[in-house]
Amino acid sequence: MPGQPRWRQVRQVSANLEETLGIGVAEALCHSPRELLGERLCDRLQAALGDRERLPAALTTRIRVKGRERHLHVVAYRSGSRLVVELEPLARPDERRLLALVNEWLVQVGEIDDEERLLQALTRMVQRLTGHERVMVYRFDEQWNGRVTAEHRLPPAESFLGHHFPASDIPAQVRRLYDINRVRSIPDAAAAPIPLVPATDPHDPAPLDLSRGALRAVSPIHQEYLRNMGVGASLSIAMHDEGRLWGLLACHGLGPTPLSAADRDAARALVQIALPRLMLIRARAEARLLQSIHDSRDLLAGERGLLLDPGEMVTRHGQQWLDLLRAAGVALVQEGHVHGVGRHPDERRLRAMATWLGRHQRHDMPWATQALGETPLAEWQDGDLCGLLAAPLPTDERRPAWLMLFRHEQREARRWAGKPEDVPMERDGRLIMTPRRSFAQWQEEVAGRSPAWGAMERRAAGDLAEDLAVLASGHQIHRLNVQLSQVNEQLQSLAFSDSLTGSWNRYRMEQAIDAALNAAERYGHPCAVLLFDVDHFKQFNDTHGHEAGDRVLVEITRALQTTLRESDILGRWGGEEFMVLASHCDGQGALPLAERLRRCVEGVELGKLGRVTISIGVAGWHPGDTRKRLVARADEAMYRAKQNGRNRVEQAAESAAQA
Ligand SMILES: Nc1nc2c(ncn2[C@@H]2O[C@H](COP(=O)(O)OP(=O)(O)OP(=O)(O)O)[C@@H](O)[C@H]2O)c(=O)[nH]1
Repeated sequence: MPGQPRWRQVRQVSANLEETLGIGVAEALCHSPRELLGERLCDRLQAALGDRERLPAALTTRIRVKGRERHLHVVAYRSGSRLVVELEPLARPDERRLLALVNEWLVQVGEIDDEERLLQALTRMVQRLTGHERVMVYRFDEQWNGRVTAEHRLPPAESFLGHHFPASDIPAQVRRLYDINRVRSIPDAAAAPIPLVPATDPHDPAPLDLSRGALRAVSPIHQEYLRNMGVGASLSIAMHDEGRLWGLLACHGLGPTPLSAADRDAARALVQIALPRLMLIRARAEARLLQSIHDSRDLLAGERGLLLDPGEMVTRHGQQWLDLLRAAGVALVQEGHVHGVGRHPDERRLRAMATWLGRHQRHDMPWATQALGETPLAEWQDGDLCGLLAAPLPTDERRPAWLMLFRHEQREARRWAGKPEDVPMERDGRLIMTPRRSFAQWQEEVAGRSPAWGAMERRAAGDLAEDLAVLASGHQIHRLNVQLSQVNEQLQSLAFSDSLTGSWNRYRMEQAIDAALNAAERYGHPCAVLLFDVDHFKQFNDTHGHEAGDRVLVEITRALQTTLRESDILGRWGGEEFMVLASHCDGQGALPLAERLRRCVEGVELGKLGRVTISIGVAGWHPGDTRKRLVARADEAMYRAKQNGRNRVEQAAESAAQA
């Protein structure tokens, strides 16, 4: 055909062509495709294929074979420079039945909210459709070992539910095939292969790649594998999650199980309908976990203002994190301090683990293991706590802190579908593949492993650690502030207090008098100063010694402090001279206070030293007073008290106000 060189010549046909087309092999090879298949079918196929390089085109047609009308399922796909056309006899499909089944499934799927139930229902539905004795969902783990997670079967097929299959059962090249062609149907595993005639394309010696098609023989290895498993027919449909193969829907027939192309397509449709629902169920479960983690993080953020230390945060919220992340214990190791909740190793081990993690692991992402015993941290494993998820707190690079979550061991009796004994064998110096012979159930005890940490759980732990780091830095700033203000307070008290008696010093008293005078001028609040001096103190010192004199000053200060109101301030004015600044009272009003002070000192018992007395001068504020004037009046009054016999109170004369 002009412009369509690939449709010009029939190069190879399958040896059983006559059964389908009623034309012998030799005759077929003499015809062009258009002569062999008819103009109409070729036009339709060509239109269906269009420019598609990879995808097969499929359609159904009717042809007359030896006078009888026959339905055919026709698939065409490109394979290198050639075009492959598959012709499959099609028993009149019971379209109503298939449609009803697919519809029923569509309704059912929408009502299922649980992964296990969905997969279980899928196996039941496919079994109803195809009639295979055993329909399973087979799921890959990270090492490509498979496990049967759902199954529906008819006796006498034995159950494979929960069985593990070694990765070598579905090797990489087979898994790649599932990316090219999602469905693999083997209606009769024991059927002899039907050869192509001629065996090689005379114009192109490269082997013909039939990967995209449905009609192809089973490799002898796979044939033997199926036979060893007691399987007479199989149908496998790939299940992908965002382009990655995560499992298979696998159907086993105990004997040959013919399956029409329509049933095959319907089975694929059932799987395709289930997949988005499955992903939705999973996404919802992950979203629920994330939401709970976010709620917990919000809670933490809300408590930032409390300036709690991260250790306290762990104590307050740890139990909640354990529930969310299905862990037995949590511990925060920070600057050598350990705070934990639940079951976790002791402090020594935790510190050792944190040191190892700090030295050998990245500080920007969580590190996790199911089996501590298989890691360099083995020596610090505590009992059956073999699962560790450790998230670094992005704080100090040199001394990273770690949030560690622990899980208990989960012992598992792993049932293998036979012993995974078939490692690749060498024959004549070449690696060859051999099918497994043993499918007798074989049990392996899996110990020293905890349930795996999911990607979402790792992320959640990382988020929590980040929040704790923010809290830690906030808390550290707060702690530094507290320390600074303590130092400031100490400095202030050093600057403002008298080192012997602890009362305010003269500098502080002068400030206080100035403030009181300001308040008096501005608001009319009166104030008064009481200046007093220990009587005959020189003599006391001379008699008992200077140290005893010091003790007396301390004792009378202590005694006076207890008799003063909070608003009255006692300070040392100098030497053995003291002052009380009384707020909110005038000179007259301060007299009873002065008398109380005098009696107080007089009453202080000094043991062998006897007693001492004081003479007090009282001066009240007058409008326009300066500190100097006020104190001078008090001093003058005190002088009079001395003059008038000591151990007494004198009030300043009015005239002194003008001094
Ligand atoms: N132990 C001790 N004595 C002090 C201190 N400050 C001042 N003095 C003594 O207090 C005495 C004050 O003596 P004077 O000013 O002569 O007065 P006085 O002996 O108290 O007699 P009158 O004030 O007139 O009753 C001196 O001997 C000072 O050395 C102090 O901090 N400790």
